[in-house]
Amino acid sequence: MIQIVQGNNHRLADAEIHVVIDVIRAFTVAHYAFIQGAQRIILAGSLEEAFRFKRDHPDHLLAGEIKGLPIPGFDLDNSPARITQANLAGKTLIQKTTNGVEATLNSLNAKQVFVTGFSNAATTASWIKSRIPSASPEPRLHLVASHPTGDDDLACAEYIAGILRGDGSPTAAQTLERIRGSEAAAKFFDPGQPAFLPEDMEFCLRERSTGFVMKVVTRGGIPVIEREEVN
Ligand SMILES: O=C(O)[C@H](CS(=O)(=O)O)OP(=O)(O)O
Ligand SMILES: [Mg+2]
Repeated sequence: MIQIVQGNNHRLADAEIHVVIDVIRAFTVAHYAFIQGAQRIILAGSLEEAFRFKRDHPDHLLAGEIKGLPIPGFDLDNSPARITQANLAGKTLIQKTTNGVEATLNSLNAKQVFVTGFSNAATTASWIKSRIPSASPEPRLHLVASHPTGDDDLACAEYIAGILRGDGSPTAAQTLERIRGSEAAAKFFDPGQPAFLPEDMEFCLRERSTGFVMKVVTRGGIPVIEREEVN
């Protein structure tokens, strides 16, 4: 059974698989951080926790946003375009964002937890589908669209559901149109809001086949995103 849930502050029934979706922009950023060589991404539930991790590990990089804007004292913001300019080889990031990170921290009660934006959605969906044995009873699977009201993550959740079901509906093109038209996307197309880079949308709207999924595991009580190779 596939169920789509919208929001970042939920309580989900236990499940086999949770996929938490944040297209604009947290898990597009995470995807590009791994492409840039990051080793892992710690998920922080509060600013205090993020700064405490950094104090204990000064070589880690703080990344995230509040209301979409950079956080004073952080090393990186929530821009995928800027992440592609950073050399993150072997680095650990500490991520704190409004929707994606928050939704993931409220979705840890599944046997397997994945995160994705649109850029890695097809890879993630195909990987999950390939690992569900056809003979086994259908697993309970929650797709969490982390933006509480906007259509970007919901469109991507429906796209993933279509791949999992095998009917391919909605298509990638239909999904991209909805993401472009979503509430979260509008500020990136508004010249009156120069803090939001239009290039970010190019990264959020582009599918990249990079041969890995992003899996959330708990290490020493700390939720961490790690890359898992699929090829
Ligand atoms: O910075 C972002 O893209 C968002 C905040 S907003 O919805 O764009 O204001 O945070 P995220 O957790 O990446 O959805
Ligand atoms: Mg978002």
